[in-house]
Amino acid sequence: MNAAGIRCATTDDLDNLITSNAGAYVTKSATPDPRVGNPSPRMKGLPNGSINAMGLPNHGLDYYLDYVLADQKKRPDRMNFLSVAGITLDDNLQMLHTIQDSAFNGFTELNLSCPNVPGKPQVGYDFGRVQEVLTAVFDFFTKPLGVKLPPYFDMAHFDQIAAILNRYPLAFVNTINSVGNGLVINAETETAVLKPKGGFGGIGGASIKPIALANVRALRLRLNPTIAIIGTGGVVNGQDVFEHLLCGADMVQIGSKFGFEGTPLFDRLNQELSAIMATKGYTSIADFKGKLKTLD
Ligand SMILES: O=C(O)c1[nH]c(=O)[nH]c(=O)c1I
Repeated sequence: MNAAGIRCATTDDLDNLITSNAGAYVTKSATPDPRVGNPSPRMKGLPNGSINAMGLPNHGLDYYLDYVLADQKKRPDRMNFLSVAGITLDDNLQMLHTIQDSAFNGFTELNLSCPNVPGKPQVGYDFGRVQEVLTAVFDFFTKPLGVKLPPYFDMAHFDQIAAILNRYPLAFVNTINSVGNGLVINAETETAVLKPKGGFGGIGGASIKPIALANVRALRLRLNPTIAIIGTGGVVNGQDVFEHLLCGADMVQIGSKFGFEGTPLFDRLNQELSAIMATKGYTSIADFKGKLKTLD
């Protein structure tokens, strides 16, 4: 499926996704009201990925909630995901109350890892805050909900975030979001390529795959088996999908590469993954999911 933010901000984008061979889709992270986001240039393609400082531009929760409600009527058998990224805890709670009180029966993805709202630190890097948010959310929210996490880079942090997440009835954890606040420079003009935030932005694409795989694996080894894992980050071909599944992902999302290739990507990845499975003699994902071997 797509990763939140990529070709999923408008009804046309979403229509494209539901008529594609993607297994599911997620909507652009929403705030209660529409947001313009940061000034352009705010996203750039790179030789092996992308950098973005979009700043959470979106049409507001109602726009996306209306879409998924209409979709679930048309296609009751299909999965869909609604992403929310409130700037404040109150915004998140307000949106989740709206979702809770609505007829929506899909998955809600609570984005705790937007790196590009100036002045707003990523919740996912403040463990106390994560606990505060999830305690408040699960005080009333009973529909299937997961969290979108930033990448962690320290074994103690894997332990700490997993210990927190295991206390809540999460349907899934989506790991990872872009690697926050990278910097891409144009050496010829001696200028940062993005306008917002002095050029700092989230990095996506092939270069972040080792970080994404590590986070999928580390959380799979630590999270309750009742919590599914969506693996996101660095997927450009079927082998990358295979690697995410091997590390324990139950579902895989594609961001940067989907941005460049569009929906034919899903057909290509399915074909490439099927070919790898056939070569290895696997007839189902269960044959290898989470079965990464180590040398010890
Ligand atoms: O700048 C964005 O809109 C953005 N960009 C990202 O790379 N991840 C996010 O979660 C978000 I909300």
